[in-house]
Amino acid sequence: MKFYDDEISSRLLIGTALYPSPAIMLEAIKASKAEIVTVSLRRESGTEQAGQNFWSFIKDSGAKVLPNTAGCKSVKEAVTTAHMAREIFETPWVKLEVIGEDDSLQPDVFGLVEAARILSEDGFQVFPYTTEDLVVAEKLISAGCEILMPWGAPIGSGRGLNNIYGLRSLRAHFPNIPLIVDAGIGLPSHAAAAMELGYDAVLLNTAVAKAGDPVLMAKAFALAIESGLQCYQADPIEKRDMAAPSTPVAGLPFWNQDHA
Ligand SMILES: CC(=O)[C@@H](O)[C@H](O)COP(=O)(O)O
Repeated sequence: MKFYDDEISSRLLIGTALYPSPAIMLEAIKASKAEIVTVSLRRESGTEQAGQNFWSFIKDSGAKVLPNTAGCKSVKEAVTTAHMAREIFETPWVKLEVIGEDDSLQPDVFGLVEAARILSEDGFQVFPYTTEDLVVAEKLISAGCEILMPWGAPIGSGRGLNNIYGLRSLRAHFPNIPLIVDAGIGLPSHAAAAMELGYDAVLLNTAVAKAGDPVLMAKAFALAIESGLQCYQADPIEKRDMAAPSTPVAGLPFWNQDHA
């Protein structure tokens, strides 16, 4: 699978915030088998982890860094943060978040499209955190995005896939665009469900970082994602309203007698 110019094999992208300690974070990243970690510049700048040390620590994890603009609420703030990220991490990748509302942390899709256009024209490879709205998706693609990251549910809510119908429609409309469910995942089964819908990958943070045992939870997610992917590749059966006997009755000894 390709994310812009890069060949990617792991279907799990993992966040680097909220862990009990940097050591547990590194162990959890390893256990998740994620190749890509996302780092929030704004969030980390306001914590004790800020500064060169934290950035080098992340670089040392060996994972590819997807800087993000988490917490940005305007186009200007998101664009400036993306530029800082490009300088620090020397990558054209940016996970673009433009938050429009405080209770749901819902993306401001108008600001998102505008920021995506500005950054794409400036050579960034944008991973937009969006809703499942098809029209917004079209506009993001026209703005230069080659990947979409619809939310599963509000960030940190752990609710899973709030709108399976919308996510399925998005998959059907954009069969050739890499789609990553981002945010709101609470359980490994939620991540498996996203992969079973044919999504290319899942990005999550809180469900692992805030678990009682983040390392064990990271392993559970790695297994669930693999299971969901294999399920999709195996072409699962369609749901039916009526029963369809799975045990054949013709040829059984009592069948003829009872039905003769
Ligand atoms: C880390 C990051 O990028 C978050 O903004 C992201 O959307 C993950 O959300 P959860 O913490 O709900 O998994």
